[in-house]
Amino acid sequence: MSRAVLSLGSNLGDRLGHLKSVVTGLGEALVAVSTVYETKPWGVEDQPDFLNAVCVVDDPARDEWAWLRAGQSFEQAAGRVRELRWGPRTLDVDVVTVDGVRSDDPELLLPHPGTPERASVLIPWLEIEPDAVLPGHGPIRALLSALPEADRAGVHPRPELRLAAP
Ligand SMILES: Nc1ncnc2c1ncn2[C@@H]1O[C@H](COP(=O)(O)OP(=O)(O)OP(=O)(O)O)[C@@H](O)[C@H]1O
Ligand SMILES: Nc1nc2c(c(=O)[nH]1)N=C(CO)CN2
Repeated sequence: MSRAVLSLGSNLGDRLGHLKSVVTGLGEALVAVSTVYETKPWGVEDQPDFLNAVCVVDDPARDEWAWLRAGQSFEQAAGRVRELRWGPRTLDVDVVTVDGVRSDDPELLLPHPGTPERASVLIPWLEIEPDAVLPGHGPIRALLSALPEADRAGVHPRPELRLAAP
């Protein structure tokens, strides 16, 4: 079994449509998807707000590299052009965790190293897996509590933006 957590982000073009393309493309592998959140940009702050969501996926046939490739193919289909690090993009799919796998390969760092600092990942993930633990870092609930209030305040649920049928 290979159960992964994927984070999705978009701040260019049809933001909701780009996130939907992932949820649709995951098909049977999709176990859970969070609400869509509108989030203030971190990293490079002078760029449009993001839509972010987190998915839990499960597919016994896919290992961590297959999840990375799947994410990259969704990004390419959304016309993503690689430019500035942490800059605007039509679609970003990060592999947050895959089971308990740890990897220090720069092509696939697991768990994704940005996760503990990103309220835009932790808040949607906590919504669908309240007891989740980030391997090597502990419960995500505690990671979120440790973030500055200003970071959490930049993440707004947008339940009217639906990714999956209720
Ligand atoms: N866990 C991971 N998920 C997705 N990509 C990863 C992961 N670990 C390493 N990478 C590598 O990161 C590169 C893509 O980086 P990208 O341009 O998406 O970075 P970014 O989104 O600007 O920054 P960040 O990765 O901090 O969110 C790819 O070459 C990919 O192989
Ligand atoms: N709020 C938010 N900010 C970001 C995001 C993102 O998905 N959400 N992705 C980035 C690209 O790495 C840079 N900044």
